[in-house]
Amino acid sequence: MPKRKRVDEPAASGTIFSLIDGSVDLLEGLVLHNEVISEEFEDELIAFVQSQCERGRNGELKKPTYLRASGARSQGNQREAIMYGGFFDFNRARPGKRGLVPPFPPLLERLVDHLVTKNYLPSEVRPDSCIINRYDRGDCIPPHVDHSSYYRPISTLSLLGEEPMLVGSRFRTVRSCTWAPTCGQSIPLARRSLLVLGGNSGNIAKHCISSCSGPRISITLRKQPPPDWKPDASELVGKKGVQRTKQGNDESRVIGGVNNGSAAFPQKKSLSGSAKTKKKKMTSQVGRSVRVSAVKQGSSNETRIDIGWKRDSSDNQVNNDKSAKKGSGRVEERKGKVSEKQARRNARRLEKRKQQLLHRGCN
Ligand SMILES: O=C(O)CCC(=O)C(=O)O
Ligand SMILES: [Fe+2]
Repeated sequence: MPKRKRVDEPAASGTIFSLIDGSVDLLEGLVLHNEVISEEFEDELIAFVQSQCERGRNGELKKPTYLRASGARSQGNQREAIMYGGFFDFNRARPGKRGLVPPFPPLLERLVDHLVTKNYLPSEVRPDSCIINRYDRGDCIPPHVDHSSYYRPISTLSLLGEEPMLVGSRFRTVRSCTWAPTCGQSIPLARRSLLVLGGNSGNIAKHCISSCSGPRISITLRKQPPPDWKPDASELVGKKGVQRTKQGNDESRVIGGVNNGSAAFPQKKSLSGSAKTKKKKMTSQVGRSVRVSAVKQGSSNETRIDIGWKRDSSDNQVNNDKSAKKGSGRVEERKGKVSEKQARRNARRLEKRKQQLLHRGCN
């Protein structure tokens, strides 16, 4: 009898996206596959995650395996995370020592087998580490690029709830835990969908999930760097090997030039005496403090255009007050003149700012 030829699964197709920023397609390498697992398998995975989180909350899982965002800088974000296979050191925002977290449980091995056999993931980049994120309503994960030492593609399976993931190069902070892309795209992650981030989408673009509308679970799968991998010298700058942005918007730790917000479990850090005095000073000078924060936001890649407008109007107010004090009889007239001049200056600033933003925006 002739041997039957093995028929390989056809390569999974999925939906692709494109977003040109300058000469770069930020979404090159991104593929979204829907319905990659059955509803029954989803139920099994959800039950597993819920039970593990319960154990984590009860202190039954060893420390780095189960984590929950807490402290002032987590801004109400209570996301829980469980790690298997490889430890991701959130404090240093890079892969940590091997052997600190348990290996994949059989259920996760089964999931990976399924994703590889069905060609959703390439067998040569078979994931051996996993972070499960459990979000409740209001929880988020800020814009970040996953650490460059992990092989690409990385992938995320969504369960329980549907939320959009923002993928792009620039985001504006709308409020705590909520971002809007100024150069990016919102990708709806349906239940049982697998988002694959390879190429530019995994290496250059950042991704984030804004404040969730309800509970959601994600299983992020990655292949770890080789066992002898060591952080690059550039990642060891500073006392603890971590360089932080001064006012760090909660997770923007800058490491070796990579803004890796996977450092998503910021720890409470109380202000020093001088920092407290500085903060007091800044809050009493409303206009100035806003200006400072706008610059810092900009440097961490988040353009706060709305604050720019506020800054201008408060500057205006300060100048008006000054002129009113100086004046001795012609206060109103002078005030009017200054306002006009100031208004023209503000208009010019506004126009300049708009132009800058246009140039920074996606094509
Ligand atoms: O929840 C998600 O879908 C994203 C998780 C993620 O980006 C991460 O763990 O690095
Ligand atoms: Fe990520």
